[in-house]
Amino acid sequence: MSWWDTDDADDEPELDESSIRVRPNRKGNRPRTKTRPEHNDAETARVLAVDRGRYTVLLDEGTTAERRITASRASELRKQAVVNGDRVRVVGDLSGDEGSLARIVGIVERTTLLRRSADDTDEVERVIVANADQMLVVVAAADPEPRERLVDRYLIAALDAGIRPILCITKTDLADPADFLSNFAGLDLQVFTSATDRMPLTEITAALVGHDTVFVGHSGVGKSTLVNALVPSAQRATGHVNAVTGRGRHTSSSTVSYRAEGEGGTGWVIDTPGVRSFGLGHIDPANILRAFSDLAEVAENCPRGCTHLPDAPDCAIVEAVETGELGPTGPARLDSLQRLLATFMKPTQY
Ligand SMILES: Nc1nc2c(ncn2[C@@H]2O[C@H](COP(=O)(O)OP(=O)(O)OP(=O)(O)O)[C@@H](O)[C@H]2O)c(=O)[nH]1
Ligand SMILES: [Zn+2]
Repeated sequence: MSWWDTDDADDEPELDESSIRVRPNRKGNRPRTKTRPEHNDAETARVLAVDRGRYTVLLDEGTTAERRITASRASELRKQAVVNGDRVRVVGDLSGDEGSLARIVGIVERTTLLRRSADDTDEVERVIVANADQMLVVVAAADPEPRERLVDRYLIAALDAGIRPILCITKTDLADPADFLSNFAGLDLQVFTSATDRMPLTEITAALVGHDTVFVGHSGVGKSTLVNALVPSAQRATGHVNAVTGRGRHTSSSTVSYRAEGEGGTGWVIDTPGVRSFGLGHIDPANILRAFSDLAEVAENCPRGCTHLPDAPDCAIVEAVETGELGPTGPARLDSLQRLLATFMKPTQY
């Protein structure tokens, strides 16, 4: 359990992914495909949903032969987790006919892997979603109150995984998000604002087209409402609040992929109920700096082991901001970087 997340602990067992545990991969995010030669005839499919050992996968995506089939996982994959967004190699009955069952024999090399550890010091991590290239962080302007450190943690997890973060502030009919948003002014972050009767669906859909976007957010922020508006067929359950505790409850407990249709094409929405906490045990702070390419360049002149935090001696970034070398947005950029680094390095202070 995470140190800051005690009130959410009761929801943890509902996570479909909770049974999936993999060892940290020292070589980075890219496990290799392990398709055996005898599976030359295997076809590649996209994993849309995972439910107790049964995988819904999409074959021949985007063609007239496109179909959803059910598959199990071959024992040769051993403990390797197959997660939503994975591209897998499937063999066997690929007809998709009623009662048919195909077999997953390999996982195609992943481009990104969104992981979390159970808490900040835990070496064991959970794989959440594979191959997402964007993360839409959904946060409410009020009810529940937005917490910038929570958003920081989402951003860190995204940047570490090489996933582009996007922010959507919901419930702007209840509060003005300007103050909250000022925390992120120095980030190169696309921001949408949404209210019940003013949801920017065309704009968000345009950002989704051509991408695999994982949606994350704390319970009750209106994420399901947003997913349903973007993908009417999704029918995510909404608005369930536990009468006893008064807290939001997860009504749908597993990660599911939906196709959003826009003018210029389609995009995948990967909705993740329950992914509200990212323990950051596996994060490499160098990846956070790398996401600020302008600052990363300057940091090459930092002393070895520089933390780039306000108390770091002779930090080249701090100096460059002071001399104005990084331009008018320099201070905000540095502030954002330092916030993320501090959230990562000194989590117990928040
Ligand atoms: N005022 C206001 N309420 C909203 C807005 N969007 C959603 N809500 C309400 O907020 C509540 C929670 O919305 P959900 O979509 O269920 O939230 P969620 O983030 O999916 O929460 P879980 O299903 O618990 O994960 C519901 O009662 C919605 O009607 C909004 O823009 N403004
Ligand atoms: Zn530095």
